[in-house]
Amino acid sequence: MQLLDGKSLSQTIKEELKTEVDAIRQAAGKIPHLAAVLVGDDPASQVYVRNKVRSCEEVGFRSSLIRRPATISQEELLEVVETLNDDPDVDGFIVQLPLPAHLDEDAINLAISPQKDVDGFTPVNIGRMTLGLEAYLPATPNGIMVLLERYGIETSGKEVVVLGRSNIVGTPMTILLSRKRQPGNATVTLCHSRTRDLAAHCRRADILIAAIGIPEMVTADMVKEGAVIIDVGINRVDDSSRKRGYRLAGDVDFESVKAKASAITPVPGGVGPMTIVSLMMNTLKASQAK
Ligand SMILES: NC(=O)C1=CN([C@@H]2O[C@H](COP(=O)(O)OP(=O)(O)OC[C@H]3O[C@@H](n4cnc5c(N)ncnc54)[C@H](OP(=O)(O)O)[C@@H]3O)[C@@H](O)[C@H]2O)C=CC1
Ligand SMILES: Nc1nc(=O)c2c([nH]1)NC[C@@H]1CN(c3ccc(C(=O)N[C@@H](CCC(=O)O)C(=O)O)cc3)C=[N+]21
Repeated sequence: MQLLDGKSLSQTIKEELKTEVDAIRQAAGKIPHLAAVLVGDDPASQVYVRNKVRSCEEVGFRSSLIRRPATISQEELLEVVETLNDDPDVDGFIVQLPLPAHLDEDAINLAISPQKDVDGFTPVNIGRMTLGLEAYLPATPNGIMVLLERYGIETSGKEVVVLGRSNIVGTPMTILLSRKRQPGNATVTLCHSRTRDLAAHCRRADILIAAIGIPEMVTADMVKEGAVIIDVGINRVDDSSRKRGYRLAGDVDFESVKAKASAITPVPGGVGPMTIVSLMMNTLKASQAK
């Protein structure tokens, strides 16, 4: 069994990015600048945003964290987005999700300029990706594509089963994997909460990608011998033996599944760090686009 070490791969890619940024700086070019908008104080969102900002510093990007209280109005948040759209110093920005319930996520997303949409969530970028045009690709699915490619995992002609159909993970994952290029060319099945006999679909998968949000739902009996397992889930599970009071669990029961898998991502240290690196690759691209 091969451990697909997203953490170590992300370090390698960050070093590559740093070399590029150093070269840009020496040529007196423009240093990439990522801004992140964080609304409220959801603890998990704070961790992710902090990781993003720290990673930016590691590679020599500029980063800005824009914090607003959970009570911010829709109009005020739209103003923050407009200001970032218009700020020539900012190459790209993200609005961390989920937003508090009184805010309209779709309306906020639609207000983000596609040229600065380094999350790849806006209709223009999703449409361009679907048509196979240059686009800012969504960070998590693209991070998984990079992970598969760098580990030399063939996707062409493979049966891939994706669990979960969210706009930010499952759905774009199926589009990237089925594109007529490498990596891609897979035969993809998308499963969700209305899928009948999920386990039967999973057992057919050469590559199984779980993005559901239910801790350790994928068990060994659902996995084909020799399958590649990509675990996107990041779930906090109560654990009184930890000083934080919880541990992180994926959507895959790692301990039982690893015995059957030919390769598997851990949680933490798998897809999460690749998501961040992918966001940074988009930000570098945005800074070079002008
Ligand atoms: N590592 C990373 O970088 C990232 C990790 N995540 C993590 O990935 C997980 C998924 O997040 P996200 O994509 O936002 O998902 P959402 O919570 O938006 O959606 C969950 C999906 O899973 C489906 N689902 C729920 N229950 C079942 C079930 N019992 N059987 C089959 N399908 C089911 C839902 O189906 P339906 O559509 O029918 O409701 C839905 O499509 C979470 O743990 C999240 O924390 C998310 C983003 C990035
Ligand atoms: N606009 C927006 N863009 C996103 O890309 C986005 C978002 N909103 N909302 C939430 C999800 C989730 N997400 C993660 C990023 C990094 C880790 C990550 O770094 N995980 C570490 C561990 C983190 C920890 O210790 O909690 C790891 O897996 O090793 C996890 C999850 C990005 N998302």
